[in-house]
Amino acid sequence: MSTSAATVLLPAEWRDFLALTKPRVMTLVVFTGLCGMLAAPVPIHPVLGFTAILCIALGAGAAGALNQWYEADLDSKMRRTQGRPLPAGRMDRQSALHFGVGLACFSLALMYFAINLAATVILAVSILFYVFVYTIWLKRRTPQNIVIGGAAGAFPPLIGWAAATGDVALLPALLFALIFLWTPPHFWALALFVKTDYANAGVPMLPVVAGERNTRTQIGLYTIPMAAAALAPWPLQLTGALYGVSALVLTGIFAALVLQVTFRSSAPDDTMAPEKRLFKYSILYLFLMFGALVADRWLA
Ligand code: HEM
Ligand SMILES: CC(C)=CCC/C(C)=C/CC/C(C)=C/COP(=O)(O)OP(=O)(O)O
Repeated sequence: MSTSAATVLLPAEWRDFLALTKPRVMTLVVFTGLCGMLAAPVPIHPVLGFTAILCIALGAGAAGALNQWYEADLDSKMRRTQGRPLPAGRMDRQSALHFGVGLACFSLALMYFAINLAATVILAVSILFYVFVYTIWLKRRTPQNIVIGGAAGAFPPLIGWAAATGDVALLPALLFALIFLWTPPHFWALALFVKTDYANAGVPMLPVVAGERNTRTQIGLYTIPMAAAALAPWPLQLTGALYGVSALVLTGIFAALVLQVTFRSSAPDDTMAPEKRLFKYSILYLFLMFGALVADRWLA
């Protein structure tokens, strides 16, 4: 449900619980899980498929809630996050904790009893990774937080694939690598234009700690292996030409936007238009890449 639809349809308290799940970010997480499932060679019964996707959505939502439970103090220091239920004082931390733990347990139990052990284990790893490795351990300590912790968001295609097949394979492993290597350009493009927010909150994001120049270089460097992971499935004969050509075009556009960000220096009053463009396109890019993967599997 979109935020505006939720505003109209849900009572205020429910809306706050929904906000704890970070619904907008999680749409892409769930979409990549769905596409991982639909790209698998083994068809899954629609009811089981729907259940598996529901489990990914609930598990990801639980992880988002536990992230907000832990970092209400940080969220209260950043303009972008001040309006969330905990920093705005509309919900107490205990409720967020109970909601997050309850939802995580429910999603894992449902995945285990309705689907299989492999999908349950990977879902558990991604929730634990986001909460403990990213949020609690790394986020406040190192600018490499999103490189390592970002792996949490790369698991959903593996979960979807494992739900259908009970196993993992090279193609979903490459999809994992694609999201894993996409996360630094995705996030650091944004961090370049919300740098002061992170600095005020004392979060050691790369532009704050290592400077803008270094961040621009890192965005360029991560894009090289990301492109390799994006393009590899076609030559490896894991997908057909529909995916291969789409990946070439979409990744070409990504690389062009990255080049604009990498080889530029901004003045203090800069509008950061290329960085904003790259951030927005990074989201569209993953939607289209995973859409192309499914189209290749089902239409070609
Ligand atoms: C540690 C890794 C990541 C970090 C730190 C990060 C951070 C962010 C931030 C701060 C925003 C902007 C504001 C917001 O809506 O909260 C954002 C937006 C977004 N991110 Fe990421 N992200 C990460 C990984 C991912 C992953 C793995 C996905 C999905 C596969 C994703 C999907 C999105 C989407 C769809 C939006 C747009 C949300 C909207 O329209 O409001 N992100 N990300
Ligand atoms: C299946 C499963 C459990 C998936 C987990 C999905 C996942 C880890 C997504 C990462 C995306 C995300 C919201 C990062 C922002 O974290 P942040 O805390 O830095 O952002 P904030 O500043 O907006 O709170």
